[in-house]
Amino acid sequence: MSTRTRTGNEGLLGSDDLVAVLVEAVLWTAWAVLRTVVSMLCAMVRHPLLTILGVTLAACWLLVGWRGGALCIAAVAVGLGTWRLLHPPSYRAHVHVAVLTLVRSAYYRTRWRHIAESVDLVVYDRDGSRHHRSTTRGSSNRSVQLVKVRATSHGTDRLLLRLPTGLVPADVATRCEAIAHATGCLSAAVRPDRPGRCWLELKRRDDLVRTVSPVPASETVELHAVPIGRREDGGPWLLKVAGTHLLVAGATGAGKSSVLWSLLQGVSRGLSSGVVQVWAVDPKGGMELRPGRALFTRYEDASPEDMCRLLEDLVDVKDIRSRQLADAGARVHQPTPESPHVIAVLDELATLTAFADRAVTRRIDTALGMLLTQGRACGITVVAAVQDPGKDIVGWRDLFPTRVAMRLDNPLQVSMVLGESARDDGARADEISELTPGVAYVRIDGTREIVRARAAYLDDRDVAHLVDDVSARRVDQTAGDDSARPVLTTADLPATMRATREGDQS
Ligand SMILES: Nc1ncnc2c1ncn2[C@@H]1O[C@H](COP(=O)(O)OP(=O)(O)OP(=O)(O)O)[C@@H](O)[C@H]1O
Repeated sequence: MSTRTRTGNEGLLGSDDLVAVLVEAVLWTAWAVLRTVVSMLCAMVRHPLLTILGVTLAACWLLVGWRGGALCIAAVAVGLGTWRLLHPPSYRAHVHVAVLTLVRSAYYRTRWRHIAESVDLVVYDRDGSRHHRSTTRGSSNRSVQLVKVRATSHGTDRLLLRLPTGLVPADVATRCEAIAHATGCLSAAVRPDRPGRCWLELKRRDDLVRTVSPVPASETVELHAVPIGRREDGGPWLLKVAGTHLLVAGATGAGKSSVLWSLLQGVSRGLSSGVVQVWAVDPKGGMELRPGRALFTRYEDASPEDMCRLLEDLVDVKDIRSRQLADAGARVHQPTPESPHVIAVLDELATLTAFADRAVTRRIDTALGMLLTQGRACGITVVAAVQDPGKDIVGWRDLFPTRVAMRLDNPLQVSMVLGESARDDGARADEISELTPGVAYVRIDGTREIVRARAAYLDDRDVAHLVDDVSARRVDQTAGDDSARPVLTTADLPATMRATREGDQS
């Protein structure tokens, strides 16, 4: 008679019945073989290139012997070397990443279970004991499991994790720092996937430590996606300009001006054709924007009164446009040289009202409020830089749909700029190094996803070149085509309106 009793979790292997033990052993072996075959087939489908290479090599070896194999290896090496020389991007995307994925996959798969347990990504029993594969086979789904590993060419490994009941992506996010240390990575962040799963992104290398060169101006200006730098994932940082207002927040020296100059570079063809105009205000006395004065249709950096007038003139443009849109039954402004898209650049928003007297401050508040609440549909975008996103601009902050968080002083400021959960979603703008000006966190348009990016840097020579280029193209175009000249200039339209407004006020 058996001296042992079986529990539900022990399975047949815990039994004293020899036949049952043998049956279960055979079943488990068959199951393991099946799983191995299926995962090999999946790997072959996922990496067709490596599969073809492997099969060709094996065939040569079998058919021609070791000389055939060696010849095949040499041919493959020469082929890959040539590919790498002739077209590095496609080589990186198809070969380098595939090999990296295989290597990293093996590394993470052997270490993941230990890491998950060490950083406590485990669901506990009510009595406090852990559930995971090593305690009982029946509860194997209670620790966070590694589903898939993807290496990338930009130094980030992506791990798809399956969460056991009781854990949510936020739990993994709280362990990110520990996971980064355990895997020897610079940092880790969690990205959403479908319910029950999440992506863990482990950064092994930071491509944004190097300064990003100015993005060459493209012939057509796409105001919904102006390239201004490079994203951490290697893609271009595209900024939406039409139909939004942009707030760029960053401590002094964070590189806010590189976002502004890169934006100007990105719309430069629009500036020369007259489809885009920039009205600029530099409350810091012209220190930042004056070198680009020739780019701007309107520019003020002297007195608060002048800057206020510029904003009020823009409100007048808005009023005219909204009447025109209403008459035409249209809801959104379409930029043309006759009615260009206007970008109002305000460097250091808080300083704008800091030195103005009460009456002017009130007028600035009113004008800015009108532009921010009604300007978007009329083809007006306000782009404002600010050092402190705190109380000085609290009334305006929420009126900027697009916000960029550069290096900030504390986590509270990160929440002020990108929203409550932004820091948990990976926006660690308060941890950006002073050695990497231009680095920023920004939300991907229309999603909750946050990306890290670096604005391109235009030095004084680049700025001078930009100004010369736009001026030269403007001259060429106005010489050849009168309709290309911007119609909405300082000289005519706003002056008459100012007179009307002053009459109204008196
Ligand atoms: N994108 C960038 N890449 C590399 N270096 C940059 C970048 N942006 C700025 N820098 C460097 O950092 C310095 C400070 O940048 P910048 O003047 O743009 O900061 P800021 O945020 O505008 O500061 P402030 O609010 O004090 O004007 C620049 O002089 C430049 O040398």
